[in-house]
Amino acid sequence: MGSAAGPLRVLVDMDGVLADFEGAVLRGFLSRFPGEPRVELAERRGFSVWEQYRCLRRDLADKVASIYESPGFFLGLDPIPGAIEAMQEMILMQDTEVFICTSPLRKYEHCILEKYKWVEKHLGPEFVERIILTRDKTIVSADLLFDDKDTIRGVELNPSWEHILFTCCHNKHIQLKPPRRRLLSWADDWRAIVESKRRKAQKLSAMNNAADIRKKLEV
Ligand SMILES: Nc1ccn([C@H]2C[C@H](O)[C@@H](COP(=O)(O)O)O2)c(=O)n1
Ligand SMILES: [Mg+2]
Repeated sequence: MGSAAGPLRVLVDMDGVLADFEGAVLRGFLSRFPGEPRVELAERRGFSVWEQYRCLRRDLADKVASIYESPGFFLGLDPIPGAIEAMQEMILMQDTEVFICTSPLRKYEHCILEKYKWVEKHLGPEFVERIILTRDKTIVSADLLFDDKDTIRGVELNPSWEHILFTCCHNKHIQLKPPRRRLLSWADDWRAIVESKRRKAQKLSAMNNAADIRKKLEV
């Protein structure tokens, strides 16, 4: 939307927002390494599951990575409750553009293809057209980004989107400084966030138009 009035553009992250990455990592770890210490979801802290397992015991980092780097891992993720319904509703909203914005693993062999297949399986081909794969979300232009990563950094220091932190086991303890906002789950009021952003963008656009007119009249 930006300064010119137009559709509201919403980016929705995949892992931790649409697809249950964390639940599948823990289940996979338990079944492949039953005797090893593990991090329960209630004990997860920080975005990187690799880092937390490494702190638990150095060699566990590679073991946990072997779970999410395995073929079939990303395709087998369960949808986060309410995510599919929310996306189907959001894409039908007037003056709203919805995209899935997700970062592939550095070891991308299975991850990329399986992310596409997951979207086709759970959301259908219409959403496959709307996948944005990037390691840097800051350069993608939009009004809103729903994402479970607490800090999103990249080459653009002032991304155009407002980051709405989607609550996940690894971020629920983080106290956000105002004006940052959270979405607790898809049962929370995501529609109110979308509509409040739309009103703000419309107001900004009207103010910019008025300033343009004033400038023209001054000349
Ligand atoms: N807690 C997490 C969640 C995701 N990842 C990995 C898995 C994906 O390749 C990538 C997804 O990032 P996103 O687009 O959801 O920001 O990061 C992880 O390591 N730990
Ligand atoms: Mg995520």
